[in-house]
Formats: sequence, C-alpha cells, structure tokens
Amino acid sequence: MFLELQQVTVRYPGAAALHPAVDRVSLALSAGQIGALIGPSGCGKTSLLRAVAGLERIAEGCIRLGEDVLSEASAGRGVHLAPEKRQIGMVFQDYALFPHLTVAENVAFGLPRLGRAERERRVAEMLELVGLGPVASRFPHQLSGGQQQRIALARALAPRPRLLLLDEPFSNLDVELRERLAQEVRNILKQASITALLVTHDQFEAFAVADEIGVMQQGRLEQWDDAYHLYHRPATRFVADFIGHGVFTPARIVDSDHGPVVRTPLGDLLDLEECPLPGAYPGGECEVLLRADDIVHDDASPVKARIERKAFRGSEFLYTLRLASGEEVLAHVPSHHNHSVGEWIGIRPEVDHVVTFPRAARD
Ligand SMILES: Nc1ncnc2c1ncn2[C@@H]1O[C@H](COP(=O)(O)OP(=O)(O)OP(=O)(O)O)[C@@H](O)[C@H]1O
Repeated sequence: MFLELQQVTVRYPGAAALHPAVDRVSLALSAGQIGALIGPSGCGKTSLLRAVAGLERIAEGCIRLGEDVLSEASAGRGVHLAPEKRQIGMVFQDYALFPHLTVAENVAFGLPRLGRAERERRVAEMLELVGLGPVASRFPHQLSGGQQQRIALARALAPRPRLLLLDEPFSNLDVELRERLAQEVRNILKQASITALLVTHDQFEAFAVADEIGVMQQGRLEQWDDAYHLYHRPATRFVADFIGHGVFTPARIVDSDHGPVVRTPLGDLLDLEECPLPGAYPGGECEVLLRADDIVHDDASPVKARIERKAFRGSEFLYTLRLASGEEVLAHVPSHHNHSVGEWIGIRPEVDHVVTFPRAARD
C-alpha cells in the first residue's frame, strides 16, 4: 500500500481530551487510488486530513507514504516530518489563489526551483491537463468558480506531489457544477496517476470521485470500502443510515424449504443473497434495512401504504409511506406515477441484498 494509516489518533489539547478528534483510524490507499472521507460535521475528517499533511501532530499510531514514515507516535518513538518535507499537495475549499497573479503565474508559484524554460513547460502541461490553456494570461477573478478550482488543482499538481489532499474542494460551487467538476477532477487525477485523499460532506461527490470511501463518526472510521459495498453491505447501522435513503423495520428470520426467509411487515423477503440464518439473532428477531429503491410501487400488490410526504427528484419521487401496521417506509417511484399525499398505493419489497442489525442496538 502506498498511503497507510495505522491506528491514527488526533487529540486537541483541553476540551477534546476525552473524545479524540480522530480515534484510532486505520486505512490504506494503493498508488494511484483516490480515497474520500465523509461524515457529519465535526466527525474528524479535516483533522485526519491535516494529520496526513503534517499540520497536526498525531497522539497515537503511524502514517506512512511509500517507504517513508511521515508521523509516528508510539511508546518511546516519535516522528513528525514537517509539512513542507512531505511532498504533499493540497487543494482547499477557498482555492487560495493569488488575485494579482495570472492563471499561469498562479500555477508557476509552486515551482520556484525550476529553470524558466522547464517551469514554463510544466505550467503549460498542467494547464492543458485541467483544460485551461486558453485562459493562461487571465486573472482568477475573470474566471468562473469551476475554472478557479481547476487552477488550484493545477497549482497543487505542478510540483509533482506524491499525494494530493483535497478539503471540501467543491463546496463553494453550485450543485450542478459540483457534480460535473467532481467527475472532471477524477479524470484529471486518474490521467496524472495521482494518489489522492478527499474530504467532503457530500456522499454523491465522494461516489463521483473516489475508489475507496471512509465513513466517519465521532472520530472513528466506521467503514472503509467502495461505494457499492457501503450501500449494499454497510458494516454498521450508522453507515446504513448515512448512505442513501432507507428505514429500519422490525423483522424475523425464519427457516423455510427454500432457505432463510426474512419476515417483514411488507411480506416475506425470499431468495436473498447472503441472508443471515435465524440463529444469528435471538429468536431470529432483527431489524432489516429497507432502502427507497427496495420498494416497488405495484397497485396489484396486497400490501398497501398511505403517502405521507413526497419529494420530487426529477426522474422520480421519494415517497414517505405509512403501512396500516404503522411502519414507515420510503420508496423511489418513477415521477410519472404522480399520486397525492393521503392516497393509498400498493407496494412490494424487491430486495436483493438484505442488511440486518440486532434490534436493541440502536445508535
Ligand atoms: N484546533 C482545534 N482545537 C480543538 N478542537 C478542535 C480543533 N479543530 C477541530 N476540533 C474539534 O475536533 C473535532 C473534529 O473536527 P474536524 O474539523 O476534524 O471535523 P470535520 O468532520 O472536518 O467537520 P466539518 O465537516 O464541520 O468541517 C470536532 O469536535 C472539533 O470541534
């Protein structure tokens, strides 16, 4: 692995002493991979990124990049390589561009040691990589937010960092541009074979950019996985709740001739991949995660639910539904099925990946 964090803990002096800002986090990226850290405000994402950059000292654990130990704090051993010696590039939320320098001069800023010809070549190469060659002699204020973000990226990449860190790089942009730029940034990083770690509070941004995503809560890394597994195989109830739309519904796992069946208020879930056995929970009693896209609108279904709320999402509605038994479920329904709040509609579960948790273990 190229970037390796082992049991990294960050503690701020004073108030945070009881709860470390980062609590024994381990994760790894191989060379050229892009990682993202997501989680609610205050969960420790930025602190972890700053520890990798060398802007925070770690209280425990070890951070390695390639063959080098960047930070280490364990009994009898302390290493803290200065940030400027780490060969790490950073891109921040506010871009931190110099307003009085042109686009090209901004990109050249990190290359003072190169000769003029080589510096110009590198700047041209970087501007081409981010698609800003034609605006090289303009000033930052003459460019759009998305273009400014790409200058910041070109400037961070120009000195050939071994690792790029991005802290909420898209949060100043409007939603539509954010998604497009996230995809573009991924392409640029992949083209340059850069290993990168991104912090964001927006899961869709993380999905668009990253190969591996870490979900953090209260300083802990709950899961480090790809988007598919975070969604379909959440390791904890927190991850299941944080990623996507869904609800937990009481259920019971029972044996049948066709293998284990999950009995829910919406009917039985059958033919499931990797279904837990009834013995996994006392009496088979558990809670099952029902995602909005596990619930299909089907007027022929005997299971009826009343529409409590609906939110238009373009191609679909997100309906909040209530069963006669009182359970709440969410459903994504194509937006040409336009039903009114208060109406009863037929629904049926269509679940491939079943995700269950013990009943008592609510966070
Ligand atoms: N310099 C500091 N001194 C003391 N406590 C700090 C400091 N910086 C952050 N914290 C605390 O550490 C915890 C983690 O903060 P951090 O900024 O890493 O979270 P975050 O996930 O990046 O949040 P956000 O998404 O809001 O930026 C929080 O409880 C925060 O209040």
